Amino acid sequence: KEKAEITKEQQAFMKVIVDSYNRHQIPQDVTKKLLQEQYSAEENFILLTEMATSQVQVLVEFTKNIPGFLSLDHEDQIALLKGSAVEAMFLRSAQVLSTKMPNGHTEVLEERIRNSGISEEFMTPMFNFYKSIGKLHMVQEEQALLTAVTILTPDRPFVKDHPAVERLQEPMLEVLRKLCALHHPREPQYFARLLGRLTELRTLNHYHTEMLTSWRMNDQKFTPLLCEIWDVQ
Ligand SMILES: O=C(Nc1ccccc1F)[C@H](C1CCCCC1)n1c(-c2ccc(Cl)cc2)nc2cc(F)c(F)cc21
Repeated sequence: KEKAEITKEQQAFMKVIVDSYNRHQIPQDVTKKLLQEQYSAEENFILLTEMATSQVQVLVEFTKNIPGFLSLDHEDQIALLKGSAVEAMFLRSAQVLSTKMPNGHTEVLEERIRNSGISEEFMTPMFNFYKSIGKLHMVQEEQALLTAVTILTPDRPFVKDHPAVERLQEPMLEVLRKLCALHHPREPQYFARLLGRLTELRTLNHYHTEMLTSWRMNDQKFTPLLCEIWDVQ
């Protein structure tokens, strides 16, 4: 019994992460803009670089509030952020698309994204991921913790002190496991399915540089921060 209960300190721990997650989220203005009209490939690319740049900035703020993160080796902190920023963006995009919207809005949004300038070949893997996230009907706490678990992935490139990152990720996974049992009592495999999405997320990582360089326009411009994070230019 006690195994399933979320303890007082786990509640406090979770509250820090969920509050920080909610505070550091891009307002849904990207959906408002996309629902307004179909932009050109150039305009969409600029919107993407703006969204992605500000999302990295909020991701850094969110990560700084993860208990213990700032006591990690500084180079490992950078390696974790660099290694997870693209995944965090796709995870955030998936969560945005799976947000309950008025009738027909999600379909319009999907259409706008399909015609945004992304090469056809990336649509399927990207929307498959978005659909699989949508089907999970994650509650906010699960979204926040899943993002934190993604950031604290020990086996990112250039991370030196794996065990230190594992020590931070483990309590997150434990709270996430209990949350899943609490919010999805009739789906004992829910937690496992949730973690399985992180594997799918990594495959999107492979595509992301090509997705950007093959955007239906020539000479794409990136912000310095995105050049850092996106391995482009
Ligand atoms: O803004 C974006 N994502 C995003 C980034 C940071 C925080 C929040 C975000 F939603 C882009 C837009 C940009 C403008 C053109 C259309 C796609 N975006 C993607 C996306 C992201 C990256 C690549 Cl390489 C290809 C598509 N998938 C989306 C799904 C959605 F439901 C959504 F609302 C926007 C989405």
